[in-house]
Amino acid sequence: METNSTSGASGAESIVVENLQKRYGDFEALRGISFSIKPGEIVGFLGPNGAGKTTTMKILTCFMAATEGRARVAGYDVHQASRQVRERIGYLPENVPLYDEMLVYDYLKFMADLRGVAKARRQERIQAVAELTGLGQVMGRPIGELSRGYRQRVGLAQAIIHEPEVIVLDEPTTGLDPNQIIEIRDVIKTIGRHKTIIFSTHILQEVTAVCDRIIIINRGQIVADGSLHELEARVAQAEPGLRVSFAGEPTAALQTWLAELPGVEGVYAVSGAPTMASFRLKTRDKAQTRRALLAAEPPAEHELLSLTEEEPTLESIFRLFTGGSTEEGEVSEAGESGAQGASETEAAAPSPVEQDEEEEALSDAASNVPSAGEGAADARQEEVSRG
Ligand SMILES: Nc1ncnc2c1ncn2[C@@H]1O[C@H](COP(=O)(O)OP(=O)(O)OP(=O)(O)O)[C@@H](O)[C@H]1O
Repeated sequence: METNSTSGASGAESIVVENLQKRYGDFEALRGISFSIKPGEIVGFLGPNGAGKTTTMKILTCFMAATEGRARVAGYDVHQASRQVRERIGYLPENVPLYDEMLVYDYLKFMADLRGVAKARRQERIQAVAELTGLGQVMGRPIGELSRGYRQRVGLAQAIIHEPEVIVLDEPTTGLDPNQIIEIRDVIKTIGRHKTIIFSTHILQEVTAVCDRIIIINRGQIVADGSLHELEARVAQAEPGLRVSFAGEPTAALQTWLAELPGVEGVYAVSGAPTMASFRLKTRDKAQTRRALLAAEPPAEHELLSLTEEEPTLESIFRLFTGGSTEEGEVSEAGESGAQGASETEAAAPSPVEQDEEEEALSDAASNVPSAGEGAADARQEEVSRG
């Protein structure tokens, strides 16, 4: 039975999820999630491995039933009106099943048929999606001969062949090289001009490159929902920080001196030039710590070179909303290797001096993948002179 006969195009929400729960045996993969997405929004569904992203997407696309709760797509209940939902939704699964021996053109024709595109419109639709996804050159090639980037374009093309209002993409850039990632992001942005898109990722940078909004899921629960700007503001409030650099090699004396400044709650060594000692300071009160830093005399030979106010990074956003428990490689700035490029050196530091590996991994990884969002990690330079 249909709960609402209107489609998302009329201005209603494109996706409405209410208290959705999913249990696999005794395991609760989704623990009552709720959110809604408006027509035309591009939403990044962000979370670490096992958070529940694929489970949510499978329920939205009628591949799996929820244990409790409701979901509506384009006004139709996924459980009660699955045919109507499937007609209005396009899905790119994490591992899209493609037939290697089929020509790209034949595959798209086959998928158009499967999705109920009227015979008279098939040719026009194949041409339109080929153009949109940049497949023109490879329409006569067997899918098995295509690069991973082109295979993903084929996956996107099949997801939109029937002109769905809502598009669900499960980790669409996983396994692609940096150039392919940028190309696929561009295709997603182009498609998103006229469609509602929800796509999952554990690549933090993806969300700034493509999304209007971010929903963060962790252990089956929604832990944050807002624009990047809103989430950054919340992090800035929760994790105020400064970055300082001094002349000379980092020493225990310098770190102890920093740790004892008013307001300071943590000192994190950050690698830099060999003749420079750089630290991130976690502070209860940025203004108080900054004043103290400028007024006090650092240990001998450690002239203060710069004092920088830290902007929240995507990593810090994720850390805040998922309880700080990112595992190595689990959530990365620029792909699977993102958490492995830490460049700071282990400092022999007195408590509470700590390392901030994620921070450095982020800037390393970010330099590999040019994209929007790099500015999020940039700090506002406030050069200070101690002359
Ligand atoms: N068929 C299943 N049977 C039992 N447990 C499952 C099944 N499918 C998923 N799970 C578990 O449910 C949780 C959520 O899985 P899901 O695939 O939705 O997470 P995800 O956020 O998409 O992760 P990833 O980023 O690794 O794809 C995980 O702990 C997973 O092991």
